[in-house]
Amino acid sequence: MNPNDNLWQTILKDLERLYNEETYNELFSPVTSTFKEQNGLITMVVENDFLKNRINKLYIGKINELATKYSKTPVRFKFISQSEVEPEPTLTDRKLTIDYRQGNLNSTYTFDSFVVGKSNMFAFRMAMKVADQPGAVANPFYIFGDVGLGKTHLMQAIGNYILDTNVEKRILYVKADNFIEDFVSLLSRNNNKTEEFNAKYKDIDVILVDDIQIMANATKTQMEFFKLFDYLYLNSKQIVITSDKPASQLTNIMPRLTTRFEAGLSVDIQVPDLEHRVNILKRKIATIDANAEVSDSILEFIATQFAANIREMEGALIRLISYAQTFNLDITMELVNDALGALLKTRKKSDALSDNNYDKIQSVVSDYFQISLQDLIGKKRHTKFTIPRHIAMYLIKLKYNIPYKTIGQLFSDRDHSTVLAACERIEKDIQLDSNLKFALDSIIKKIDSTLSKS
Ligand SMILES: Nc1ncnc2c1ncn2[C@@H]1O[C@H](COP(=O)(O)OP(=O)(O)OP(=O)(O)O)[C@@H](O)[C@H]1O
Repeated sequence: MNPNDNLWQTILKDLERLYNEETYNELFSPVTSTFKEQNGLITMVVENDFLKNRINKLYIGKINELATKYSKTPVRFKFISQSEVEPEPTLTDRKLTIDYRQGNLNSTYTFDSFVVGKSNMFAFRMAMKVADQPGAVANPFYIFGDVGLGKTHLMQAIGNYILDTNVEKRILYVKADNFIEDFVSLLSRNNNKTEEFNAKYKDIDVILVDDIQIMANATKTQMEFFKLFDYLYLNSKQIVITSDKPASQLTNIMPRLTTRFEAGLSVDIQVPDLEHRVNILKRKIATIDANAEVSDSILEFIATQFAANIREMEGALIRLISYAQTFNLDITMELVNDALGALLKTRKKSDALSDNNYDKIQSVVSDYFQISLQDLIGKKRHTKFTIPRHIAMYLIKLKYNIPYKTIGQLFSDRDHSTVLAACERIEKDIQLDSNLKFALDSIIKKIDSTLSKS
C-alpha cells in the first residue's frame, strides 16, 4: 500500500461528510488509492477528463486544505485522467530527479492560498506572470514590504507554481543569512567545497532569495552573490528577491547589486485594509480548523488589534482556536479576552509608554537615513538632512499632536511656521511618492517596536 493512501482515506471521510451522496459517489469514492508522489505533489488518477476537470476546478482547494490539516509533511493533490498516465520512469531516470520541494519550499504557500486585495494586487498579478514565464517577464523580480506582510508566501508561491507545472524544475529557496553561512563555510574549508557550492547555487532554474537586506555589510558575500547573480541572469534563470525596503533604499549593499535589482521589476506589498485582513483570517480558519466557528465581529476585533503584521494576526487566531479546542468552548468575546489577554495587554502597555518619546523618534529617523542625530536636529540645509528632518517633525506631530511651536523647540528652536510647512509638505508628498510612503510606514513600525522595548 502506498504511504499516502491512509491520508487519502482520512480525507475521503471528510469529503463524504461535506458533500452530498451523489457528488461523493460520482467523484470521490471510486478513487480508492493514490497513484504517486513526487516533491510533495500527490497524483490521483480518475477515469476521464470530465471528472478530472470537475475535481480540479471545484474541489481541489478543499482537498488541499484537508491534506494540510491531516498530513505531517507539506503535500498537495493533483488529479489526472487515465489517458494522461505515463509509463514509470526507469531507475536511471529516477536517480536524476532531485527532491527540490522537500525542506525547500513550503507547499502551503501557493497563489491559491494567497488572499488578494488592494495592498498586494499588483505584486500578486506580476508574480503570476513571472511564474508563468520564468526568466522572461521580469528579471530580477524584487518584492519589498514590511515584516510579516506576505513576501515569503508570494515568493514561494512562484516556486510552487513552477514546480507544479514542471516537476523537474530546480528551484532553490534561500534566506540571505543561509547564503552568508554557506559562503563563510566555503571559505573556511578546503577547495573541493567549491564544487558543492556551485552545484547548489548554479545548477538551478530559479533562485528565490529571501530578506536580501540581511546581506548589508557582508562585503565578500555580496561579491560572491554578485557573481552568482550575473551567472544566473546571463543564463536567463529567474531570480526573485525579497527585502524590507525598495532597492534604492538598501543601505550597505553595493551599488552594483542594488542597481541590478532596480533594473528588474519591483513590486511592493502594503498593509492590507480591514476587510482584506478579515478575508485573510477567514481563509486561515479553513486551514487551522474548518469547523471552527468564529463570528465576523470577533474576526474584525482580531484584525483591528493586530493590524500591521499578518504573521502576528495569524498567530492570535491560531492561539484562540487552539484555546477553544483545548477547553472545548465556543469562541465568544469573553474567550477572546481569556485566550489573547496577555498579547493584548502587551500592546496596550506599549501604547501607554509612548508619551514623551520625541527623542526616540528622532533617533529612529536618523538611524533609518544613516545621518547623525546632530545633523537631523541641526541647521544644515542639504536635502540629505532636510527630508529626514521634516519626516521626524511630521511623525512627532502625527504621534503626539503637540503644538508646532513645541516641535520647533526640539529642532534647534525653529519657529512654528517652519514646522507647519514641513508637516504640510510631507503630508502632500506621501500622496504622490510611494517610496516616501513606504519609508514612513517602515519608520513608524521601527518607532513602535523601539517604544515597546523601552
Ligand atoms: N495575502 C495573504 N494571504 C494569505 N496569507 C498571508 C497573506 N499575506 C501574508 N500571509 C501569511 O502571513 C504570514 C507571514 O507572511 P510571510 O512570512 O510571507 O511574510 P514576510 O513578508 O515574508 O515577512 P518577513 O519580512 O518577516 O520575512 C504567513 O503565514 C503568510 O501565509
